[in-house]
Amino acid sequence: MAALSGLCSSSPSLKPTHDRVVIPLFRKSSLAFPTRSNSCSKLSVAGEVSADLSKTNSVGILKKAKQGALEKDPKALWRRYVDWLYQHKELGLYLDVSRIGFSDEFVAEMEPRFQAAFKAMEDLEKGAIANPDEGRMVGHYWLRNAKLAPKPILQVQIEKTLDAVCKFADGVISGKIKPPSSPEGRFTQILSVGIGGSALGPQFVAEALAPDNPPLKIRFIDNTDPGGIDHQIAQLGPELASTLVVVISKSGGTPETRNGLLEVQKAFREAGLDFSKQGVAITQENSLLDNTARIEGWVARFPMFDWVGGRTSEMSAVGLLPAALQGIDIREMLVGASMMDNATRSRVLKDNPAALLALCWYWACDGVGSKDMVILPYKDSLLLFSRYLQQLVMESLGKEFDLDGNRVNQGISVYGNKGSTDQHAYIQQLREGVHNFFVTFIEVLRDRPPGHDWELEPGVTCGDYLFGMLQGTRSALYANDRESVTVTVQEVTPRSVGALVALYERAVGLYASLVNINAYHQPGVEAGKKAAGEVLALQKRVLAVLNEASCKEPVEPLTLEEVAERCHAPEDIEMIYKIIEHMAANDRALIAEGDCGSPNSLKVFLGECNLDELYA
Ligand SMILES: O=P(O)(O)OC[C@H]1O[C@H](O)[C@H](O)[C@@H](O)[C@@H]1O
Repeated sequence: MAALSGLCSSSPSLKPTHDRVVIPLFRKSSLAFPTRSNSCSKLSVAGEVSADLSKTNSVGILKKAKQGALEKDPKALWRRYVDWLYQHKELGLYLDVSRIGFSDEFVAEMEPRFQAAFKAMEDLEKGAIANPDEGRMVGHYWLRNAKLAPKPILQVQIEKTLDAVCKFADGVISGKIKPPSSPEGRFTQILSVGIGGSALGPQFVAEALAPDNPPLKIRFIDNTDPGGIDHQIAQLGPELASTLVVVISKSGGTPETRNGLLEVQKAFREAGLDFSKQGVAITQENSLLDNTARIEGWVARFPMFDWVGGRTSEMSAVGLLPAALQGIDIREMLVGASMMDNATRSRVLKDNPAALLALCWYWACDGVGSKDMVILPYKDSLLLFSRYLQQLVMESLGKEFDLDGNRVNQGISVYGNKGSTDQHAYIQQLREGVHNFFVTFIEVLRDRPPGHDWELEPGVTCGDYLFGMLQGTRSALYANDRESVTVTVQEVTPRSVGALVALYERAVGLYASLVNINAYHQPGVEAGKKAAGEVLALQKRVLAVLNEASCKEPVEPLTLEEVAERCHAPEDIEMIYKIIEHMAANDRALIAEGDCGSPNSLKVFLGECNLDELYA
């Protein structure tokens, strides 16, 4: 006789740079622009593109248009670069789409679709029910310019919340709002509990913008992994007494977040601390979380609005409160986002960076997600941008049906970490292996704050290497017909991060219109949640059946088939096996005879009989 868990486990010199002359990059107005016909000539298939793109799936057309090789002539490529370079002067942001091979004909064919997408976006911003399945408005753009909100009450809610966030963060940082029993006499740590859209934005922004010595350091519990939760709590140690726990959940009922909260509350109890004096909730009014926080009298509650989706909530209290508590200038984030919003409202494709991105995605992915989007920021602090975009893009675009109910199985896969690190990991495959992706390089021009740089070899700094790696990889990929987009910002600042978030939010919205899908719901996520609930319900039945057999005299060990039968779930025998395997690995008083490598040989019973449960 052996516990199943046992059977299953086998195995230079400093050189200040502040006196450099700053040369503005590529001012479009100061350059004479060549015509586009030359630069795209190899791609053009004039006359062959005839179908009505606004009504048909254009993959066939795209295939024809893409038959030509990418432009390789350096002069023509330079003209293409200059011709298509987008610059946002005030933000210091550039978008280079020259290494995506779309033709002028393709752009012309897409124009009506873009005009329709711009119109849909305008309607959305005016308060249309842009998320028809859920009957919801989509209002994340109002968060950075409350005057755009379609109703005065919404404007008031946005402004009030922003003021409340700033006031609360100031109060915490200044020590006016403090924990009851911390030796420091102020909050020193934030423990953010949330998942998906209630974690990814705050995580990305913390990594990108938190100062080296923030007033409060942040940690995240973004899963229902007991090991991960224990690790975060253990790392806090005695500082739990000075930890502000920010529980974030739009719905207020997400199981992983609820579990995280219960685990943290248990840690507080065990440390003799009063959780309510250190807990903050960000959630929709009257959600389970909101009611819990209100009844238990938590330190503060901030609203999440019905018309803001989780994955576009970075500029709501969800993203702003954690950022403000770390000393990040959230008003600057909002300014950056708002400036980008203004730019991406343009109905002129070439002047609209979000539309240009959507155009590139459509071209590169044949409008059906045939290629993956690899995000490569060459800046450590932007490491989490790809993870953030993964949800934004994939949860928004990954849809089974279009708005007319046709099965389309849309989406674009997103992955990536950072350069040049990834050059030593998977760029080999990108350069030479399966050609199933396009790259987005994120370039940050400023390497270090002024006056801190030095040349580690004559004429070359550490940052020059990073720059060289980016440019080299971009060229090497293109030489092998791998397309790329490059987004360039001057520095990673609250303003540029706000702008990047807004750029991608809009690009996703426009692209969704191009492929005629609802970007603002996530029906597929429910299937997994429902199935998880069913597994847990089955586990309870398995336990009841085993308990009954284990209360017999003598104890009656059961085969998996017998357990499944008594659970009235013969079709779930595999899941029952997995449940037993998991419980046995976790000291759940479950004993198995036989070899778990041959499930049919197993006989299972509980180490103790629970009579209370038996007669309950
Ligand atoms: O904020 P919450 O309601 O807890 O939701 C957290 C996340 O849960 C989900 O499963 C959704 O697919 C995400 O879009 C959401 O961001």
